[in-house]
Amino acid sequence: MTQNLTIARPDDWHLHLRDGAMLQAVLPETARHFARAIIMPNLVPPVVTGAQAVAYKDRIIAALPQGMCFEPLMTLYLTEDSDPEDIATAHATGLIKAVKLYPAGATTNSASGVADFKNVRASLDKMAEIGLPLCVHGEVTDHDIDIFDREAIFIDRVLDPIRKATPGLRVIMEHITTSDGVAYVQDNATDLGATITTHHLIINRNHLLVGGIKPHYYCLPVAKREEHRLALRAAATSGDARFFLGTDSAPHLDGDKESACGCAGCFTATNTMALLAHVFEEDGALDKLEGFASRNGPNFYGLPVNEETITLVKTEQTTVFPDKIESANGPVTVFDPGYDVFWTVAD
Ligand SMILES: NC(=O)N[C@@H](CC(=O)O)C(=O)O
Ligand SMILES: [Zn+2]
Ligand SMILES: [Zn+2]
Repeated sequence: MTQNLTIARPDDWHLHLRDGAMLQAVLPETARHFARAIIMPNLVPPVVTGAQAVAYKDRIIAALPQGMCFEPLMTLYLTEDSDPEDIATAHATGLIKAVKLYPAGATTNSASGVADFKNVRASLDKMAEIGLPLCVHGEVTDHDIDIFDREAIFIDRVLDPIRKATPGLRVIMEHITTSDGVAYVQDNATDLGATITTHHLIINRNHLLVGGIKPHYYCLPVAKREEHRLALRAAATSGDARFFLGTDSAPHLDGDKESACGCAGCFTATNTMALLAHVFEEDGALDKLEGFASRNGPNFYGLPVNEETITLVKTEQTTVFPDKIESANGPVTVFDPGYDVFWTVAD
């Protein structure tokens, strides 16, 4: 028996497309199912200025295979030297949809991020004034803070003070991984949303560490205890419009992940929608998938919901996803949920 579910075409509100050969390899994986994505600016060097964002957007569009339709929603990387006027201009022309805050040293390519939050005050005030949202990688980087506690402590020590000091600033907590992140969103009625990744709905820290270390399950923020995964599942499937999909699909070459100092990031673009259908069905919430993947994000960002649709199909055959995709520089492993999935996206 097959089962069909047609939903508005989804968008990805947190995506790493990289550049060059990697961009070429991963872009079709997203464009196949998603209409738009918020493009993370953590290239080396980062996308800091409006001019850099224009150039990066052009490279993305040039890499799109013929016949595919996809709109990159650009972001700027916030640094202590960011120019509030440049940010405002890039917003006014419609080029950028958000600015991204990386605490310095928190994650992949975050060296140019913010160390002293006083030095981004003018940019944050400008963003609140013009209604430009801030996307946040929410982890503190203090050596004495355990990596599993870094999100919860960031909320208290950094995020809440920033929000109180910047009334009207719209904030998206990216890739939340804890019940603390869920609760912070739930307790704050306005101006706050959160993205949740596909992989954090599926794995907890045991998947990463028990029975041998699994480099392809290593990402930041790192997967937490099971109780946190369950809190994320409950939030994603609840229908609460403040929670929406940001896959954080973050490709690295296999050689860079299967390494003595492996890179953080899970590559989920290829199978995200099928995995989400599995997850939402498992939680008896298939009727909430469209909100999570296709409606809540555009509503938060003030953009129209896509008019096109995609159809998810469940069959009795196990869906076979590629283990890896190939880039000109080597393979990239596709996220493996560790169980059989029967959903697929119809062509
Ligand atoms: N999520 C990750 O583990 N990695 C991301 C960076 C990020 O989103 O923090 C990357 O760029 O590889
Ligand atoms: Zn991040
Ligand atoms: Zn990311």
